[in-house]
Amino acid sequence: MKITIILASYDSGHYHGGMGQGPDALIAGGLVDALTIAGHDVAVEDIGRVGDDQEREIATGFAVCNAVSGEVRIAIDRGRFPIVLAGNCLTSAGAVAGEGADAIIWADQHGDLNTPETSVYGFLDGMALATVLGLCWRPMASAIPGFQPIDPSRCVLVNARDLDPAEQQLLKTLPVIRTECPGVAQATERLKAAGAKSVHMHLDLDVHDPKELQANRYVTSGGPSPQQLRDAACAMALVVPVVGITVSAYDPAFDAQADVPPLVGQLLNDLIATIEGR
Ligand SMILES: NC(=[NH2+])NCCC[C@H](N)C(=O)O
Repeated sequence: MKITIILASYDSGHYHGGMGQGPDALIAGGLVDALTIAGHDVAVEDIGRVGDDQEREIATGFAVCNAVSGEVRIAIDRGRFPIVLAGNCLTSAGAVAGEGADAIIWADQHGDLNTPETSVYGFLDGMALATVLGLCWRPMASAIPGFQPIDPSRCVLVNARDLDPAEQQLLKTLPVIRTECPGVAQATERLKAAGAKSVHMHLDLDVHDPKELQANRYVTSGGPSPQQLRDAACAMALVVPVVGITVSAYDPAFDAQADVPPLVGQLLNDLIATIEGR
């Protein structure tokens, strides 16, 4: 398959810091080789530095989304499959916009369903899925080229287990489909029944069981092993059409042995083989 890997090496006001180091570390860890050896034609694009500094963190977060949307659109127009490597989860709002996706699979230990009204720390990434679903930051999100909010009934939340009280409340009122990795078959059927035609797959690496893979500073017990996530992601991609992928939230400072890049390579190779084989 022709693939474009899009690097968005940004984390909450900093380029190439914290989880903003993840994309570089995945590339340095051999991700392009892993995909190339599997027979794929891989191009890499870097959105570089858009927006500027920490004081304008919210504006920069959305500027990153605008740039990612543009790169994703270009990749798709060239007949290439977009894979976004991102520090922040909000970046998926840009990917969704560029793809024109009408559904989302969100695998994450968090819900990312806070809004500026409910967020305890004002952490933008904790509002990422809420933004994608059109529940907050609407003027900013609407300015991302191609952005259309995704209907919550076409959202599958996988293995979210660290939920703030306001997120738990919100989830009681939304038709979001919740599942754990072993239950994805049923959840995917529901997504299909909800009319999902083009699905973005958001994989926050902290969804994993931290005993098996620690992606960043967030550690909440439970969650899938890398193989369980791989199997679940492929099982979903077999049933609904996946049009793009984000891999986010890898902070190599928590991965002393550099165990994560080869696992991401395996995950993406299996997923792409599934998407190609559909
Ligand atoms: N994408 C993430 N890292 N999300 C973490 C969110 C943590 C917490 N629920 C918050 O909203 O602040």
